[in-house]
Amino acid sequence: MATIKEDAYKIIQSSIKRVLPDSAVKRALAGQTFQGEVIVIAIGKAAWNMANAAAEILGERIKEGIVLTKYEHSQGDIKGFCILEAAHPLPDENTIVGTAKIIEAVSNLSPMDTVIFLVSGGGSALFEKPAGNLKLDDFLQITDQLLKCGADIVEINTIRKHLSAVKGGKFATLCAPANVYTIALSDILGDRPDSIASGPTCADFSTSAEAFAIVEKYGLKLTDEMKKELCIETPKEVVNNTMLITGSVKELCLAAAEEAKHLGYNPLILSTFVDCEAKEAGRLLASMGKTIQKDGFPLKPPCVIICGGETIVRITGKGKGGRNQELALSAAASIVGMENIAVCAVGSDGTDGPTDAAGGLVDGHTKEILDQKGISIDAILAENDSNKALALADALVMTGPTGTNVNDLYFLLCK
Ligand SMILES: Nc1ncnc2c1ncn2[C@@H]1O[C@H](COP(=O)(O)OP(=O)(O)OP(=O)(O)O)[C@@H](O)[C@H]1O
Ligand SMILES: O=C(O)[C@H](O)CO
Repeated sequence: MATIKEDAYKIIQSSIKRVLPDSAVKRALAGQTFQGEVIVIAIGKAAWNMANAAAEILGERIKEGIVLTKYEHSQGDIKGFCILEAAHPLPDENTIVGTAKIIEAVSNLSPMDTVIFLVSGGGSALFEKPAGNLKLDDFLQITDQLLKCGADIVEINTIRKHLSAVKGGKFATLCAPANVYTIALSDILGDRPDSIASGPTCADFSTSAEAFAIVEKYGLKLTDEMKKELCIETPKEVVNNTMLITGSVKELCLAAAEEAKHLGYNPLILSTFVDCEAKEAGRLLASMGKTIQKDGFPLKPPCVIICGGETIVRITGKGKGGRNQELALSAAASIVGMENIAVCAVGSDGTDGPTDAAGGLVDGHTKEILDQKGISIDAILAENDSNKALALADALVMTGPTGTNVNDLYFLLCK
């Protein structure tokens, strides 16, 4: 009989496979007729897979294609495409060079032409032209503050959109007079289009006033030039874009539920909007495990409680980790000594924070293993060093880059 951790791995693998963007992109493009020239631009962590699917459907119809993705996230040549990679989550010089190449490809098009824009999460870091007189260094400085302060992604992207010359609908303006057909894979809770990769082709609903409120809320330090750019409103209307959202964390949770059922677990999807602190989410899942084992609420074992979302982490320490690894580690502390229970948290993109792990998978023995090695979970969490602890307890989930990005999956398995 498979162990509970083996079952957890099957759920991870099967659900991520089911949210690869390939077939959705093919469905979106099949049977479409485009007049004029067709330019395909793909940005984000799922860019390579989305572009490859578009190339299979459109073939020679594509005049020029560009993929701009994270380092090690492309999988080889695609006929007719230039494949570019850059840094994530902080941009680098290749971000700026790649974005300039994309802007050049969509310049001087006619009203008959179409830019097919394939966008996925991670795009905010990967696709950037600083607005006005801002420089890459300004972006490094503000992005670093935003990623550490505990702001959620909608707040982070509100700032980014105001400081960028390609975000918040401004890329659609650069494509004009051509038409833009945006196919988006959503890693935003609730699928708000103007937040997915900071909505380069969408009318932007965030305002300068909101941006300044976020600056104040988190005590962000801005230069005078940044303040000047934040005062300028983003486009509130974009007339040359049509948008289709092809996948989100909901599909990831549904796929996890289906695989769990297939393995004999009764599934319950609790929420696809988890946005609290990672540590809190871990403790909540662990507490549900105790109720299930003690009282059989809300389900009797064998069962799985599934959530999707994007938790937040306030970085106070100097360690290495990610939000999913923090969630799993905090759950490990609460389920110590329990049998037939596991808690898992993984990023569907395969990389959690600046680490090469997708997340963590812990059981009732994880904390005991760490205790024996003299490692305190509380101290590790205070230092944001979850990667080291989970590695020592053999509790890291390693998938490698997956080719998709629809946010994070959390589940509690009780046998
Ligand atoms: N040591 C750490 N421990 C816990 N979390 C961390 C640590 N260092 C960075 N993070 C978190 O990792 C996040 C960035 O990592 P990751 O690339 O997984 O984010 P992402 O949301 O998938 O990115 P995107 O939305 O652009 O696709 C930041 O939100 C940051 O708070
Ligand atoms: O790139 C980004 O902004 C995030 O992944 C949300 O889409």
